[in-house]
Amino acid sequence: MIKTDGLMKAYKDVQALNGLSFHAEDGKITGLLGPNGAGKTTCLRSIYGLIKADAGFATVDDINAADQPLEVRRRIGIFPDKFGLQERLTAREHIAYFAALHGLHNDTLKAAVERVIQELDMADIADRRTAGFSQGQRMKVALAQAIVHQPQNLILDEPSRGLDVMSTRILRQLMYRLREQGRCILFSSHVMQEVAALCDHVVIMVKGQVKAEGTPQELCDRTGKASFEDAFVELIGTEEGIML
Ligand SMILES: Nc1ncnc2c1ncn2[C@@H]1O[C@H](COP(=O)(O)OP(=O)(O)OP(=O)(O)O)[C@@H](O)[C@H]1O
Repeated sequence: MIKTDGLMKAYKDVQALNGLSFHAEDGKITGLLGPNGAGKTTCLRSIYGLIKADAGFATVDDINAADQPLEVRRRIGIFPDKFGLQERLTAREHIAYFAALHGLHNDTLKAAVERVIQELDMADIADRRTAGFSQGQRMKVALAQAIVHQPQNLILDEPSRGLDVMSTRILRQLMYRLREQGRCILFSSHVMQEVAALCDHVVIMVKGQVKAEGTPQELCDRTGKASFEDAFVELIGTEEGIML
């Protein structure tokens, strides 16, 4: 469970977060949707403890992210927007490195790495150096690194940006599987179709605040619009900064 309560963050004279409060529950896929510059990345970084909010707080499984960043990181998997891989290391070595960062070692580490290799169906590439990996293979390594410690919460910042259809499908299947396991999945996007298709709960952000939230259907009903895209445009009041 991830919660933000009154998060505020300014970069000099830009107010990126302006009292942001929402919940992302276990067993649900929650989408943070907003136009460019709405504050989505700043919000996710505050939850992960990479950014210190000026006021307000974020909690992960009821643990304050600013007070106990290490404990919070153990409970979160981060799927990065860029898959920075060391080309000389194998996929297995990459995953093992992240497992070690999360405090796993010896047999527990080996078992965790093997489990995630099986889960993501990557046995055929596990012992290859990552130099020359395709985009889909690189994505699997990044996903494996994010979930090797079996975090209760998964955070993804614009996960499907730049991914091809096959990689996007693998990613979605994993998100559904984690939801079935009762985990909390929070991802940011400004791609409406993706959010409407994937999310149980949508938080629409504008200028660092929650403008509206609910299921895609609830947001359509509330605005009297048949399509989620029309509902979104109605709710944020402009089409600027939106990707269809
Ligand atoms: N390091 C920084 N220094 C100065 N301004 C920043 C910094 N990071 C973000 N901002 C500003 O804060 C605001 C929110 O940015 P943020 O990246 O959180 O939004 P976003 O919703 O993730 O945007 P996008 O969809 O374009 O990725 C923007 O106006 C941005 O220019």
